[in-house]
Amino acid sequence: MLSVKELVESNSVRSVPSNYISLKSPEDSMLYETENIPTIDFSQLTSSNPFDRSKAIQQLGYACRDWGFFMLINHGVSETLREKMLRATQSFFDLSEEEKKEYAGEKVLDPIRYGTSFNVMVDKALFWRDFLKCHVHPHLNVPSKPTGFSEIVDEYIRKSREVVGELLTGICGSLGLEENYIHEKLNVELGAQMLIANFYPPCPKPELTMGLPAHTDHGLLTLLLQNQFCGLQIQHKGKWIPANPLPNSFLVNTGDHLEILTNGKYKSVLHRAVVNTKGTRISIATAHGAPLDTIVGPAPEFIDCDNPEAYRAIKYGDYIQFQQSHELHRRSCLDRIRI
Ligand SMILES: O=C(O)CCC(=O)C(=O)O
Ligand SMILES: [Fe+2]
Repeated sequence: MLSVKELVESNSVRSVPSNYISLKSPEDSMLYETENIPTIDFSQLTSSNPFDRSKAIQQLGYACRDWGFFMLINHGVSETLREKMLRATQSFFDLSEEEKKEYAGEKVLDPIRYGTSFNVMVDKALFWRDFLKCHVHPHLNVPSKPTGFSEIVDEYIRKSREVVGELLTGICGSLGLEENYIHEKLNVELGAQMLIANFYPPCPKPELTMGLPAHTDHGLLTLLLQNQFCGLQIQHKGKWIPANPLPNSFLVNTGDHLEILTNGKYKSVLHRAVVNTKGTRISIATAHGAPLDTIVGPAPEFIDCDNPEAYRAIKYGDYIQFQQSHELHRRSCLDRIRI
């Protein structure tokens, strides 16, 4: 299977090949730019001033409950490291196809997997995207090429884990739980962390295809870094909104397992990635969750007569396996475990 990068480079494509065409309905193509995604100031969330901290926790609760997405500023991950990570990702995709194919895993849960589209075994139309997925925690699995790649990834994923650790603490506060409740209940210290590097080459007719179709993310939280090209759109109150993050910020979204754990109080929100004519868009997501063998279900704190258990408990690894083996088709994989 040709990668999109190869397709674009080999044949100076002037149109979108028919197997990449996925047409959107008119409602699906409408974009609403009026509403702003909430911003969370990480330095206030971790402040020693109780007033600042409690205000930031409140804002975080609002962002998770009403949006499922927020921009994170003043997070302490240096611009140098973020730039290094983006450049290293570009260098990985710049390897020859032969070198990259060494990492073309066969199974969806392989520790390292390079590929194209979403899952070519099930995709009805192909997506304008190449990807590299690595299970980076509790064991670091990263391609040994290009030189220096694994060291940069290691530094980046450690930093992102620190940020997510603090966010989960704040989220517990916003839910009225002990601040280490999620860490302990889901053994987050030994939890699964996945790195998903998305590579979307320029496309001659972006409206005819998709980078990544609408989906929700597995796990508790996803942290997203991107290069200068925007392309993420999120669904809010039934409308698609472009997510154009502030300079130097991360986009963060709540994942399916936070929705399951909170019995639906915090929602995992549909989002998708579109492509553009101007240049290659790179986005790097790190997904943070429980260890893969943990069974995650709604926590008793969120279940009562008015809020009966809304999801079946499922092993995190089985959930990912299920999500990655099926077509992404506008619905959240959560629908499959809703009671
Ligand atoms: O490229 C993007 O902005 C979105 C990527 C994404 O949603 C994912 O990797 O799960
Ligand atoms: Fe996603």
